[in-house]
Amino acid sequence: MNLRVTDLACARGPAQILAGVSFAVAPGQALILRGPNGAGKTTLLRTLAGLTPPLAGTIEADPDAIAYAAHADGLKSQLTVMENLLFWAGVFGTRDPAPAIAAFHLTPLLDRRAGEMSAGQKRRLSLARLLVTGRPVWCLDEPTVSLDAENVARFAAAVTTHLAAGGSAVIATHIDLGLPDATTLDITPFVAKRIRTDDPFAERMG
Ligand SMILES: Nc1ncnc2c1ncn2[C@@H]1O[C@H](COP(=O)(O)OP(=O)(O)OP(=O)(O)O)[C@@H](O)[C@H]1O
Repeated sequence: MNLRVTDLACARGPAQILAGVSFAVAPGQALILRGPNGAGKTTLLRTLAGLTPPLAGTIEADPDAIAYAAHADGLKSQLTVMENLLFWAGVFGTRDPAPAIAAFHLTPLLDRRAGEMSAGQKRRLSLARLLVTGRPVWCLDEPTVSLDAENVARFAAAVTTHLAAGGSAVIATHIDLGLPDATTLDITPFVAKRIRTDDPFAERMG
């Protein structure tokens, strides 16, 4: 297994959001997270990425196995596309950025500052970072936002290549990515019942 989650409880701010989440993701497997707005997909991914400690339960993965791509692109806006890629290559261990550049068709943009790109171009660079990390478990939060159809297809191809190499992915998405062998986890049954009533973000799930 690349990732095993057992009886996980997750919080966001003062509120418990999820309880009793269990799943495993094997090498070569993609797990699609489903659930309505506010159910807790981002909260679960943030917990998997180590940004928020679990309230209970366990997350088993090799150290430094997880690469997280959040809603925000996380780019260095003053650096060019190439400089961003080389920065990440340095941080994560000097992976050749060429496959990432090819996968997301970034060659025409290599000298462009990240801060001067369109939303979809920024998203392509943000997703290219995943390849540069060399990490086996991709945790992705709405990765296709801002992408046109051609680049959604490029993203799906990059995930397929990653899976074929023994990687895995946990992806929160509202669209069909066309990954035929992906399994789906609807997190709605795991929404915690005891959401704080004074939490202004809380939206009861029925
Ligand atoms: N910073 C925060 N502090 C407290 N609660 C928050 C915070 N951000 C989000 N929440 C709440 O946590 C719950 C889960 O939100 P989360 O973003 O994980 O849902 P989601 O399934 O990813 O939704 P979406 O499909 O809209 O992206 C929601 O009730 C939301 O209002």
